[in-house]
Amino acid sequence: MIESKNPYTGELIEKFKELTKSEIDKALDKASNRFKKWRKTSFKERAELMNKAAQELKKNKEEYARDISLEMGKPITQAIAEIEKCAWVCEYYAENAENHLAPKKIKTDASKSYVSYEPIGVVLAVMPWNYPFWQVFRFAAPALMSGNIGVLKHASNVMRSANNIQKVFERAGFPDDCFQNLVLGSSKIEDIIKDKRIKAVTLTGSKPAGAAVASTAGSEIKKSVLELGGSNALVVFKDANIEESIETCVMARFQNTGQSCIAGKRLILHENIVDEFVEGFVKKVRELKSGDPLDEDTFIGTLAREDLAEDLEKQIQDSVKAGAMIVLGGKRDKAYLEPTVLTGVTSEMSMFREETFGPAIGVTTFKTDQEAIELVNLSEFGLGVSIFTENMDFAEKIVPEFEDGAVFVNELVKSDPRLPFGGTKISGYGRELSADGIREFVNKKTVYFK
Ligand SMILES: O=CCCCC(=O)O
Repeated sequence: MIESKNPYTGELIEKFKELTKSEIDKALDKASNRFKKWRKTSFKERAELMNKAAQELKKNKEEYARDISLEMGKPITQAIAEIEKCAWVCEYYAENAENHLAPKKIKTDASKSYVSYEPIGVVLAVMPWNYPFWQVFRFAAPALMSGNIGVLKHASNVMRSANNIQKVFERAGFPDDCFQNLVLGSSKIEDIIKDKRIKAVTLTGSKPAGAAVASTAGSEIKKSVLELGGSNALVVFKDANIEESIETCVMARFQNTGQSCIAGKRLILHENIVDEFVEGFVKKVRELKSGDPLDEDTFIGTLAREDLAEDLEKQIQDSVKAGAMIVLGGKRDKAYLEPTVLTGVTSEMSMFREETFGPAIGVTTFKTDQEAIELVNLSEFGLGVSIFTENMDFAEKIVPEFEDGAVFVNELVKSDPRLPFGGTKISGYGRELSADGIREFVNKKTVYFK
């Protein structure tokens, strides 16, 4: 049985029976049969249904958000915002998929030559618990709009949300089996990827999970897209607007109780502004209200599981042993960890080197612009970086110096359906969202007429 437990109360929410081998077989059969019909539907038909999915999300956002909060401790207002963002991505692809996948004419010596973008079949999505709806919709909206079929293996601790996602598509009127949640533990993933009915796989999650999925997919010559962890830097140069950058950096680190791949995890400050910045930053973090995820004024919930809070506590303690100082927080109570700020963090410490998945941040200082760039690029992750400066010419000049998949100037790194999203280095490969995202799982067919 797969269990969903409330990390705030410790209570069991629901138990789910894992699919048997023959039930999985039936689900994959249904998915691949559905593909034969779904690929022939028009963009208009798909868009109508996708817009209905958006309406369903908006209409019942409180219902879906409540289950997210119960299952993984996300504060309810942030869970509602997550559902609204899912509606946005559905509307975005309903409106833009046809254009993104329109055949592209290319002038050659042929009488006519072009690239057509065609669906490939059933795509498996292996998804994490931190944004239980958003991570899935980010995949599902473009997948279904391109004519593909989706099957989901969600994280075990958010199985009710996983079932709810299937319900959204059913309530919107999508044909049966266009999108199915497979109630499964991780041990079954390998066989499913190898199954002939699965044509490709996308994973959002950790490096070990990504490596396992990608190597299985690779061994079967199936495409994969990986969106893995991050250790985004927040770099504040000495000419930055301090007040505004503090606001943004607090949100970058502490929203979703810090459990985001794109959260700002390393605060890298110019030595001239460090005292003023840290004082203002700590003051703002102290004001963040911790509490019951279902209370509307809660901003910091619990972590999704107690072991995750333990892991983060250990990273903090290891860094303290290595010479860092806790200037705020640091204490843990079961799955709750106080919002924590450490200073004196150096590039050898866990708080800098490793991904930290929760409400804690370390401050590192720099003297020169070159040193700041080097500190950012020292990370083996490469999802994104935020830089804070009032000098836009300088910002433009240093953008190419960063190795990450995204550079945001005076803004936190965030996903937007209109912009590609993805990383470099051990943060993964491939892109989600935008035209790039919908073109990941299509056959880019070259057509040539002599
Ligand atoms: O762990 C990744 C979270 C991504 C959140 C987003 O897309 O905004």
